[in-house]
Amino acid sequence: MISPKITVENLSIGYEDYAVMNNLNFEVGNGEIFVVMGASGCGKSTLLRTMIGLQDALSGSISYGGKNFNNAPEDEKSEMLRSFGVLYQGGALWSAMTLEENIALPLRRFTKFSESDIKELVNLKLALVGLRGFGNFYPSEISGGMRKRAGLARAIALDPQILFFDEPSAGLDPVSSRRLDELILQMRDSTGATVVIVTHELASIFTVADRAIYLDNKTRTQTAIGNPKELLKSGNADVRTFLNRGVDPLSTQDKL
Ligand SMILES: Nc1ncnc2c1ncn2[C@@H]1O[C@H](COP(=O)(O)OP(=O)(O)OP(=O)(O)O)[C@@H](O)[C@H]1O
Repeated sequence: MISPKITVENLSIGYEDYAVMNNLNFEVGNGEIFVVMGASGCGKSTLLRTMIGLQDALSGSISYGGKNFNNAPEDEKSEMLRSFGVLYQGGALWSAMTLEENIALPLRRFTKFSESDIKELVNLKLALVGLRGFGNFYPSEISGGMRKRAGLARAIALDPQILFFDEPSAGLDPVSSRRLDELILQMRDSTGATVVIVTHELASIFTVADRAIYLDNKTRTQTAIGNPKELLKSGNADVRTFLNRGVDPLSTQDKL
């Protein structure tokens, strides 16, 4: 049994009167890597934004460590937000700041650490993502894969308990993408953080996910949840087809 760090109950997400997904129910255990997957436009990013408080749920609840998040008073919500690290799609680094300044930003804003402690922590985080010695570079001076890793260094600056990734492989070549996957696994193993990743990159899903949830855009709800390798064998036809690049591995026709 997983001990639930995140509990989502009867959640509907969307925009004003338009529900993108309904009746979402799942738990993410402590230290688990949980992937949100599904076709383009099914609502993966909307779910992520709702889980980190960037948009309101239409109904239902999201709890972290047993504490309700989406209906919590603002001060409690901010407290919970401090235990999250988020890596947005583009890395979202400030272009006019060096990597060092970017990573120091949350430390300066949320801690009272001295400048020398901040410098030491920044160097540690840069080393963790394989960017030792790049602190004085600007985002425009490094590759896309390096920018993602720098974004990750900033996301882990405050030692978050939960890490959220929005399409981490987007725009990366296969080698950089694989390297980032390895880094995500390494990060989870060394920090014990719980990780939620939104992606439709199959290679990443099979490499990193302990479990994955499939958001189905026809029925507008989740239709499968489990380990991706098991879902490929015994999930419903839609999730098997999704996980096998559009061909159901179990259909008789495709076996001929
Ligand atoms: N600001 C918005 N206002 C209204 N509808 C929106 C808004 N943003 C997204 N949508 C709609 O919500 C649905 C879900 O979008 P979302 O970006 O969450 O999907 P996704 O699964 O993350 O897609 P992708 O894999 O292409 O990034 C889509 O139909 C989209 O058109």
